[in-house]
Amino acid sequence: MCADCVMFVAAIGFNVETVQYNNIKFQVWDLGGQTSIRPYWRCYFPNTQAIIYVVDSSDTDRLMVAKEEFHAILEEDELKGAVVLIFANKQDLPGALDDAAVTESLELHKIKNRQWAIFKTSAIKGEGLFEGLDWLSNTLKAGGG
Ligand SMILES: Nc1nc2c(ncn2[C@@H]2O[C@H](COP(=O)(O)OP(=O)(O)OP(=O)(O)O)[C@@H](O)[C@H]2O)c(=O)[nH]1
Repeated sequence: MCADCVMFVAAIGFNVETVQYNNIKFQVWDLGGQTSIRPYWRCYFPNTQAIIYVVDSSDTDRLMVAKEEFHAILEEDELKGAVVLIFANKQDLPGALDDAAVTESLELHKIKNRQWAIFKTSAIKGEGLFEGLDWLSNTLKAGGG
């Protein structure tokens, strides 16, 4: 780990939780999305089997930024083998883009050589989350990631 990462992880770090689902024990890091902490995402790239990318489907302006950041991390060598689950979140809000529109906005069709899926979710209502985690656990069990 580089010196900056050692300092960041020791001083601030991101929240980590262990979640057991479908006989798989997930160790999940919640990497905050603020601009100032995005450079530290890379501290968590090694040994990552899956990325869960959560976007606010109602915030069309920030979806542009989300697209850029998303494709930048997919370029990372250390994340080459990781499968990707996208949550098009905040579906409960008026004007939220559906999964097809978020797929367009994030240009998901550009993803190559990687298993990925997108699900509409509302974290607040608890909708769509298990469908996404089912896909993820099945994909990992089948050898993805
Ligand atoms: N309406 C609605 N609000 C949501 C949903 N999911 C999260 N929120 C709200 O969005 C705000 C941000 O949620 P966070 O969970 O802090 O988002 P985050 O992406 O972890 O934030 P950072 O880590 O700072 O990037 C909070 O006020 C949440 O209650 C959802 O599905 N629907």
